[in-house]
Amino acid sequence: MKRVTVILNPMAGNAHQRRAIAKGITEWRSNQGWQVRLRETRRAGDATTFAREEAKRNDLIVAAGGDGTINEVMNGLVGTDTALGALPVGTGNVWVRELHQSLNPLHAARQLADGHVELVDVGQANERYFLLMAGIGLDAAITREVRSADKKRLGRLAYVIKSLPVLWRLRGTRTRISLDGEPLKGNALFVLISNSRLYGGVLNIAYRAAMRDGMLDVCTMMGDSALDAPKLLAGILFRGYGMIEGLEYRQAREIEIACSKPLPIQVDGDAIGTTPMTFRVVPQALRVLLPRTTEIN
Ligand SMILES: Nc1ncnc2c1ncn2[C@@H]1O[C@H](COP(=O)(O)OP(=O)(O)OP(=O)(O)O)[C@@H](O)[C@H]1O
Repeated sequence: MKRVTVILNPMAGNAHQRRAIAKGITEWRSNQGWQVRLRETRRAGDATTFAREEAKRNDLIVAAGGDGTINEVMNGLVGTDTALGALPVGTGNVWVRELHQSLNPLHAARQLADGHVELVDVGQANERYFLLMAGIGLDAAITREVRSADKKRLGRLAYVIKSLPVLWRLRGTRTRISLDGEPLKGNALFVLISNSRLYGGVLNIAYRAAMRDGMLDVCTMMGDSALDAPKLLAGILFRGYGMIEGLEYRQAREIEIACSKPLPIQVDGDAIGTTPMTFRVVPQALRVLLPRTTEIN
């Protein structure tokens, strides 16, 4: 690496984390000889614009923020030769956890200095790329309710609190899914389309997902209401896909989803719209900088 731009979301994280990032940048300059530029976002969407501009003259773009900022940065890097790195300054930090990278921004910066670059698949939801996953139904409805001020105040607990009224109102929605042309129908509560394994930083729902297999993993949870949730959750925990009624695990390159009423959709933790939508894998589309000891499957 020679030329690096760090794109920082100043709204994510705290002063302590920002100081750690500043120290990490100083170390990159003095120890690695990297030319490092720092750009701060002013609003949602800036990180994609900045990443697209900076990709032309940089070897590495580092997203300093949460998974939403990482998603915006990778949307500007897909298909370029410029690699994506991440420094955790968010709430969930699922990508950083998936990579077994440190949650301390300074330690994470040191891991990147010593890292290696790999090509990975990304997912695409209509025009928007995603690195981790897309959620349709339950989790997107919860995501829509959680504001960034809630996340700052309560951390991941904000999702738990906001999930209660959403679960109360949850009803299965008649849904038609096409998996590379193969149909799957039912009353969907939640559909997860995943590129990576770790969900929400805690649970391996898509436990067979691999970021270099040219496939997306699709976990469907069908039912009538939240009363079906304990059964489905037990099925996920004990890998009862295909054995528990309503719980299926598939893999596909292209997935089309249409519902009897529009269901909300999130990618990498940000709400992006509603069904119908088409999802596809874009194989080996993004270069990522990983800690030296991290091997991705
Ligand atoms: N300067 C900014 N002002 C307001 N919103 C911003 C700004 N920069 C980025 N954003 C938006 O904030 C969203 C959330 O930020 P980010 O993901 O960095 O933090 P987080 O939500 O705390 O972390 P996580 O996604 O890991 O839970 C991003 O998707 C982005 O669209």
